[in-house]
Amino acid sequence: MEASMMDSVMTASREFFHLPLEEKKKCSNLIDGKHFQVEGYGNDQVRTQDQRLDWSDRLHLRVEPEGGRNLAHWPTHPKSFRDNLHEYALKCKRIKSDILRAMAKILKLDEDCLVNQFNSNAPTFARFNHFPPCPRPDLVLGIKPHADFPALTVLLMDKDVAGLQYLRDGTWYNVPAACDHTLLINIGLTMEVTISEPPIMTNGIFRGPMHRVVTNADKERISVAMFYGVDPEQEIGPIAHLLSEEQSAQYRKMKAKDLLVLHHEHYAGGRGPRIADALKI
Ligand SMILES: O=C(O)CCC(=O)C(=O)O
Ligand SMILES: [Fe+2]
Repeated sequence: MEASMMDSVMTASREFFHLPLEEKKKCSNLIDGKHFQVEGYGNDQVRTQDQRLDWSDRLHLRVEPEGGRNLAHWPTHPKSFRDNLHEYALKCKRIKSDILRAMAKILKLDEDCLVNQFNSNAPTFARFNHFPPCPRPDLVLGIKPHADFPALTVLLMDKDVAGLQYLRDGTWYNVPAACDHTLLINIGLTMEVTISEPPIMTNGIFRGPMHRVVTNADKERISVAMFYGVDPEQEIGPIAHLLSEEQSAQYRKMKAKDLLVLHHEHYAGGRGPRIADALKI
């Protein structure tokens, strides 16, 4: 993808988050100021009194299927925002398909086997994250530890400010700022459950990794995640031709939408174990 495209998306995002609150609230994720909905501008859904909230503002938009876009939530300021997001989504979709084909190759599956898991109802969400400077970075996280739920994430990160960290063997590792216009690809839990089979799991390939975002006392940070999910009505579980007598299913089957409910319960509650672990047979 051209660096200029990534810069435009970042600039439009920054301009949006710098708008007065009243303007941003026109895209609010709260109906009548109180009922939370998935799309729109705002913060975490507050589910419990003792829930730990993230130090971030976000704008969450359904981008695909195109017919399912809810333009009421799409900013009209800056003026370039909508066109930019449309163009960016087209480019990311191509990248997503290329990655899925490469993954299928590694798994020795048909080239289009993973691409075909995404039917015309498969949702793509764009999440714009804004992490303002935080006076107590020692106390608050920008996003608490989680593994992305959808199958695949294409992440555009701030060029100047780092903050993303990945957990490996009990240690959090920093991801440097994306000064060279790289996109980061994340495997999500849906993909892990969809494609897992014992050799993959034991080798630790294609797991949805745990990550978090730390806050920064001096600088704001912005990131834009494109989340690729499968049709909520689709039953997900290990792909049949990855299984054999020696390689039995490691996860129980479940509709994507039911898995999402479980995931939200885990994530909002700040519970440690990854939801994929809870699904193990
Ligand atoms: O801000 C980042 O770099 C990561 C954001 C993230 O993990 C997410 O939106 O799920
Ligand atoms: Fe994430």
